[in-house]
Amino acid sequence: MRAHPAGPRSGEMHADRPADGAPADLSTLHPAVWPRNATRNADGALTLAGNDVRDLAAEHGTPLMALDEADFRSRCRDFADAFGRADAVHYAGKAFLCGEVVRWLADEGLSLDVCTGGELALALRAGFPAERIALHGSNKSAAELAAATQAGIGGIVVDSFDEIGRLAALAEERERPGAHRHGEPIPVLIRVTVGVEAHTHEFIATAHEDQKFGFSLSSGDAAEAVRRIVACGGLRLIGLHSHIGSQIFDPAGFEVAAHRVVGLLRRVLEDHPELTDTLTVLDLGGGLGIAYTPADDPPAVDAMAKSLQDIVSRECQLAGLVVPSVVVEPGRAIAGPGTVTVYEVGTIKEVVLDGGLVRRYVSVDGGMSDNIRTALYDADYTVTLASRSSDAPPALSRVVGKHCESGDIVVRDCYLPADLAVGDLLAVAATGAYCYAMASSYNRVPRPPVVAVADGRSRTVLRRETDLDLMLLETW
Ligand SMILES: Cc1ncc(COP(=O)(O)O)c(C=O)c1O
Ligand SMILES: N[C@@H](CCCC[NH3+])C(=O)O
Repeated sequence: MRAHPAGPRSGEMHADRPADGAPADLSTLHPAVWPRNATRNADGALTLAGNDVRDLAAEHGTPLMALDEADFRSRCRDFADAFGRADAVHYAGKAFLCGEVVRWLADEGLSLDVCTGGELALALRAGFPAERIALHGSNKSAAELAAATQAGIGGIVVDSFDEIGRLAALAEERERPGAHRHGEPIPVLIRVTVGVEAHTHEFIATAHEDQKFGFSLSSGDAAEAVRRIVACGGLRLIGLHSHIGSQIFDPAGFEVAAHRVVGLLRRVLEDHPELTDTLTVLDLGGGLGIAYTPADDPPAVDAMAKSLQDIVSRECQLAGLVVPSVVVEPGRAIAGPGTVTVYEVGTIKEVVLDGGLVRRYVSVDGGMSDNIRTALYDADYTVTLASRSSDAPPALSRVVGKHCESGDIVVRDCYLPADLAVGDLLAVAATGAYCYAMASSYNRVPRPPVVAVADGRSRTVLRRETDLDLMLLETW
């Protein structure tokens, strides 16, 4: 994910000799990278929604993930305003989900995209309205489909012919007299692979042909999926869906995707004019990128929304179609920027490399178990000394975790003050999306707590995992 490398790639220089590219002031909090309510106080300590990180660390321990509630909610509103309707915005729960966040989303009037039975179960348990939930997934089990259809969710985004078969069987069961939701058709969308090469990391691009998601447009599979769904009386085709990938900055990929999906919509409505009143949703997926470092410059939500809506209107006008309702599924752009991970420095080691060069390894009390993204995608993050100010010169450093793995890197190359010491707190920005959600207990390191911060108060919304939690599955 190093589309925008920040500074030199490796620390191959003396740790105490600042290199070109070191920021002039290490304490600056770039507003695009840090939560909307992050500042420094008179001591130079980082405060998050009015909470000094030293107090957060004292109360909740480290590592901890501080989630700025107002930041999260304000990004929900940005999307709702930009798209003109909150329920057209389906928050992608895979980015980060817990009961509290589900309630915030419900409050804000957003819809919710879940991609497994587990995410669905949490959303329903937390009281999210079923009709505002859509279920994704490339291999939904019969049990997941049954749970979703019984709950009466708003839509199932179909991903394979096997799944159409499973849904047809569920629809047939509904035909039986006395069946739950007797006679109600199951609302479905079709996930279309539009053949766009999104400019992002290979593992998170999802619309090129050679991958597992969706029905290929070019091979005719998407059109065949339409035929099979229409032929099954118990399924109602309500929309077409495309998701081209994640952490995308360039709207051009969405433009091509929208063009191709509208083309399919036109062909489907020509062949099946009876769908005109029901096939009304065009879901363009998620993928809007965020700033992990000051070098990242993602488009603003309102600009992206306008360009998506203009594209769809133009394409529909050209195709002579009524403009469908445009739905989007942002995950990272809502959850990502508002969370900061706070670690305590445990060891600092200077390693002499070939040629006498030195690399400074700063080891923290978490690592790849709470943030796998650096190891998995070569992701870049911004880190700062959070517990105090420092006038020391910048030293090129590498922040690493405590796991038994040399790839356990949190921030590969960064500048930290040369007087950084054991016991200092470091804060890593923009860890709200796909960090906790992809966390593990590797090496039996318990997952950190997630602490909601707002108006000078903090509240645990997910408690820290304990050694005992990690033993609960034992049968001894
Ligand atoms: C179908 C679908 N929708 C939405 C998202 C959310 O993407 P992002 O978090 O990049 O907005 C994803 C993840 O890439 C996805 O697979
Ligand atoms: N997990 C990825 C995003 C993939 C989203 C799911 N399709 C990330 O951390 O960037």
